[in-house]
Amino acid sequence: MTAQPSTANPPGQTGPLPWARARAAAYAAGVEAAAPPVEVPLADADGATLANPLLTRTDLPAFPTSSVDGYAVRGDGPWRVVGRVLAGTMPKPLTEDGTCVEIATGAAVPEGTAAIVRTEDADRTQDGRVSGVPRGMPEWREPGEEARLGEQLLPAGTPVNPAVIGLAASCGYDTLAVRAAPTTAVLVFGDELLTAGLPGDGRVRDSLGPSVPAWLRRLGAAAGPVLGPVEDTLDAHVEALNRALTGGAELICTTGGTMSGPVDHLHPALAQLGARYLVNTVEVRPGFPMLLASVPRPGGGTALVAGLPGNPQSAIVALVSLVAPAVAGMSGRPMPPLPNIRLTGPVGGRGGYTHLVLVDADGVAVSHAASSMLRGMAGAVGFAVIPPNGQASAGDEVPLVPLPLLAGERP
Ligand SMILES: Nc1nc2c(c(=O)[nH]1)N[C@H]1C(S)=C(S)[C@@H](COP(=O)(O)OP(=O)(O)OC[C@H]3O[C@@H](n4cnc5c(N)ncnc54)[C@H](O)[C@@H]3O)O[C@H]1N2
Ligand code: MOO
Repeated sequence: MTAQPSTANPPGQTGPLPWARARAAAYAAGVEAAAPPVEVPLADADGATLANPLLTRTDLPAFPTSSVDGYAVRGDGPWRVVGRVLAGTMPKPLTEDGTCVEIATGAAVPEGTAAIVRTEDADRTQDGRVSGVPRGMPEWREPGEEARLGEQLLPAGTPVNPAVIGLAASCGYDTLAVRAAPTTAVLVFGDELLTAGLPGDGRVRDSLGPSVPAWLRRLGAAAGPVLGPVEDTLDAHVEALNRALTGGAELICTTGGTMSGPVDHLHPALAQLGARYLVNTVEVRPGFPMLLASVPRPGGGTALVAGLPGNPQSAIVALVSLVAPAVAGMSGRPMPPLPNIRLTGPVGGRGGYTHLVLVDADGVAVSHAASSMLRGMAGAVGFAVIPPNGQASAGDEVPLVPLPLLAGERP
């Protein structure tokens, strides 16, 4: 293997792209590649992204709604019971002072109601009338109290989660216009890779084939097939990429082969397929040979190809640096934010490169974090960002690129 990756750069890129510009380019490429919105039933929208702002279609609640079980009363008590109103029906107005209707939680409050006396605050007089004192606070929800007709509850680009689905249902939506999770495929390159058993005799276990789809799902993509290990020949690389392209993947992640060693065939394969580079090497350590390209699909259209370097930690650096913004763009979501983390120990820089350093929840750089290792990552929450020609001391707040972990998974 030689040190020089391909020199086929995007227009205007003469050397590795600064890390922040590479993220922005990946996001822009995702936005450009985004598929049109689709209309799906509410329950199928989980994990997709709102294509339009979520607007209320009526006042919420849509009618004055009792928040207690009790008696809706008019005038002074004791009150003669003239009926009952249950949730799901429309009541007649209360027209006469000294009358009431029994009312259930969730029922529409009759016009003419002055107050609601809770069941537990009500008594019956001997002649069957209701007496009691209403509490000071209103015992029903006014129309529009939660939201007014036409109000924007959520902007376009909001990830659809169970809370959003429930909210949309409460507003009366049957379907939602969403951008679906982008479809993906993973191609694993490397003849040295084993898919089962113990590493040894010059061979290592493929640690990316089983893990990258799970990271992709957590980034909001739909994980597709894993192809490989693909034989270390140019023909096999081209064939595998073609298989993923014809299989319909919108985003293809490859692992390994990003340099230009004797069996690193990614760049020649991309050239053969007529790829257009969007990012080709990044001023970041680890992971600098990462790339993103747009590749024509046989039969029309294009797919994005993200080249993740073979060193396992470098592959994940590329995933959070290029794939996360690309998936966000393809989904119509905003650029993934970088929250700050306060470091509790010093972290060195990497010369003119941005240094992405695995840190734990306490802001401590984890050990066993060489680019070939995954041990440190298993105890980390993300990568602290140390800018080019910088370093950080204990107490400094720096941006964090979070690992896309689900609730409860943060070590
Ligand atoms: N002379 C130089 N050599 C290298 C340089 C350099 O600057 N000069 N850069 C290094 C950097 S940085 C990286 S990152 C790697 C990237 O190389 P490739 O993307 O071409 O990856 P490979 O050569 O295929 O593999 C590198 C390394 O990773 C292991 N690997 C690959 N795939 C997997 C996998 N799926 N699971 C586990 N391990 C994997 C592979 O066995 C190699 O050890 O290049 C450096 N070289
Ligand atoms: O900088 Mo490479 O990406 O080993 O690790």
